[in-house]
Amino acid sequence: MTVEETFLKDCFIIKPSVFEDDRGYFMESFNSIQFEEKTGIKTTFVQDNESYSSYGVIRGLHAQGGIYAQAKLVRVLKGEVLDVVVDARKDSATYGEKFEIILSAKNKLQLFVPKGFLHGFAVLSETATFFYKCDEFYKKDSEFGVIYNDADLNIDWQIPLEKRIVSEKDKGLPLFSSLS
Ligand SMILES: Cc1cn([C@H]2C[C@H](O)[C@@H](COP(=O)(O)OP(=O)(O)O[C@H]3O[C@H](C)C(=O)[C@H](O)[C@H]3O)O2)c(=O)[nH]c1=O
Repeated sequence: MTVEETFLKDCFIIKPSVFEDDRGYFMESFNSIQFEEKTGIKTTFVQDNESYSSYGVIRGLHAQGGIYAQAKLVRVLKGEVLDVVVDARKDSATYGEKFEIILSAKNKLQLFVPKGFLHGFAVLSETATFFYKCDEFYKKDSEFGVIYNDADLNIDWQIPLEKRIVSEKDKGLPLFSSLS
C-alpha cells in the first residue's frame, strides 16, 4: 500500500496493493501495522458502515463531536463518488479548508478522514456502495453537520441541481460559519 498525506494534516490518500491474475484481483483493504507504519497514526476501528445510494445522492456534510469524534477510513465498493472533507478542527491552520477526491471501485483509493473533519460524498455513477471503518461508535446525540451547498465552502458536487437527492435532515443543516 502507498499513502500520500493531503495538504490537510493527518488526512491521507491510501492506495492498496492490488494483486491481479487471470481470476481477478486480491488486495488487503486494511492492515493496521502498515497503516500505522505509513501514516504514523495508531487507530483502532470499532465500527464498519456501508451505504448504498443512487446517482445524484449527496450525503453530508457530517461529523460526530467531542469524545465521540470519529476518524473514518472510507472507500467505494461499487460505482464512483466525489468524496469531500472539510477541516473543522478549531486549532487547525487549515480550518475551513476542503479536500475533494474521486473514490471508485475502479481506482480502489481510500481516504483517511481524521477526527474533527466534516465528511460527505456525491454519487457520480448510476449507483454506489460506500464502505467505511470508524474508530468511534455511532452516537446520534453527538452528530453535527453543515449544509452541503454552503456558499463559503463552495463545493462543486458535480451533480446538476435538479438531479440532487438530499435527505430532509441534511437540507436542514446549518452553515459552516455557524459552527461554534
Ligand atoms: C451514521 C449512522 C447512521 N445510523 C442510522 C441512523 C439513521 O436511522 C440511518 C441513516 O442515517 P443517516 O441519514 O445519518 O446516514 P448518512 O446520511 O449516510 O450519514 C453518514 O453520512 C456521511 C457521509 C458520513 O460520513 C457519516 O458517517 C454519516 O453521518 O442510519 C446508524 O444506525 N449508525 C450510524 O453509524
